[in-house]
Amino acid sequence: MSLPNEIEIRVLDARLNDWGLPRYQTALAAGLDLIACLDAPLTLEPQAPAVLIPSGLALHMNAEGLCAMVLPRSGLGHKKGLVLGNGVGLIDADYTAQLYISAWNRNPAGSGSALTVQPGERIAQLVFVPVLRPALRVVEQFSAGSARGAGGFGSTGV
Ligand SMILES: O=c1ccn([C@H]2C[C@H](O)[C@@H](COP(=O)(O)OP(=O)(O)OP(=O)(O)O)O2)c(=O)[nH]1
Repeated sequence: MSLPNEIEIRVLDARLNDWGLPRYQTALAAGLDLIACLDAPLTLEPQAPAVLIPSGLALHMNAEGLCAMVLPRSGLGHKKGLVLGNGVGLIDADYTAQLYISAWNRNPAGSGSALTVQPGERIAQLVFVPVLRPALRVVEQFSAGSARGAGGFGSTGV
């Protein structure tokens, strides 16, 4: 199956029509910004448990070999400390329910760096990514070929 160049989305929260549907911000931007569909400002205390924020959107990739990833926005993550509670969000091609953003304030506990997310704020980004889904074949020994064997976690130096 070839990868689609168009994907169906459903707007589950009509406020997105005013706040702005996800769009590529520049000609070559890879990510589509996701908006916090909140009813009121949400304050995240440093290191407090992550909060699931509705995106107001559902999408249906409906294609083998495709997924989407929810990533932090660089500026928010680096400068303010607003990142994702799940590191990266993986959206499966057959998932059609509302997409959620796990928002987490990574600032040190006790730093006083509480973050407030405003309704309609762009808090994360969505990137479509092609994926391979090879079958797994169980073997006793790996077949000959270039093999690294042991060595990892900084074995070549850090
Ligand atoms: O940041 C995220 C991550 C996931 N999802 C949705 C889409 C995804 O397809 C589904 C399941 O995600 P995943 O497979 O990563 O979660 P899981 O914890 O393994 O749950 P499941 O058993 O439902 O697969 O949840 C989101 O809305 N936002």
